[in-house]
Amino acid sequence: MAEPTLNVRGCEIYEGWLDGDAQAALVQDLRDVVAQAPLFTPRTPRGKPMSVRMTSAGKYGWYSDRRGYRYEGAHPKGGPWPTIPPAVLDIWRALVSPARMPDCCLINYYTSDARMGLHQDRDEADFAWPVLSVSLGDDALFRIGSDTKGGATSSVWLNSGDVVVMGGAARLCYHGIDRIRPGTSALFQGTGRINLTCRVVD
Ligand SMILES: O=C(O)CCC(=O)C(=O)O
Ligand SMILES: [Fe+2]
Repeated sequence: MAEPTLNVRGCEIYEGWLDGDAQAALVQDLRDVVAQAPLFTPRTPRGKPMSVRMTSAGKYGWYSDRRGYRYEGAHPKGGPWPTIPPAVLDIWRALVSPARMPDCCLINYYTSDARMGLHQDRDEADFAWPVLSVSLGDDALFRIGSDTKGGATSSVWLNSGDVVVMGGAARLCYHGIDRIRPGTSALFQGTGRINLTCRVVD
């Protein structure tokens, strides 16, 4: 098994896990996913639009609106979610487990001023499975706390090609993206960041 290059509050970070060619190939796979399942702007349960746009691949997609956070079997416009790109499953096999594939690959798209507040990923049935996160495009300031709200946090810049595994005691850690640094990656034309998170849902 590969060893993480960094460990921040139990989150294992594999810096530069994907080389430039692998990143570019993955972006093309994701363009195909987004063509079938367009990005949308979710609303928080309080009705506020999130600053990220998102879509999903897999059996389930993550969704949020006035009714709360949850997984849905269909895209909000109807129809099943596209399949998870094989290259994403390869990362999961290498860094999490070949025994069980994720049910959801959530795709978050950050423009220059998008962010994501501190939260726990806790809409899944079994927290024994880690969440695997892949960063593509502009650098992002990732903040990691403990599993208790309001505790101390640490921050680390995630770069294109980095992969994070949040498992074990870090599975329920509070985490978020404070900001991205626009124009720090040449992976896409213009600015932006894509984050993929793979989850076992049920
Ligand atoms: O963009 C990131 O790196 C984190 C995304 C995240 O925490 C989530 O989608 O739950
Ligand atoms: Fe999260």
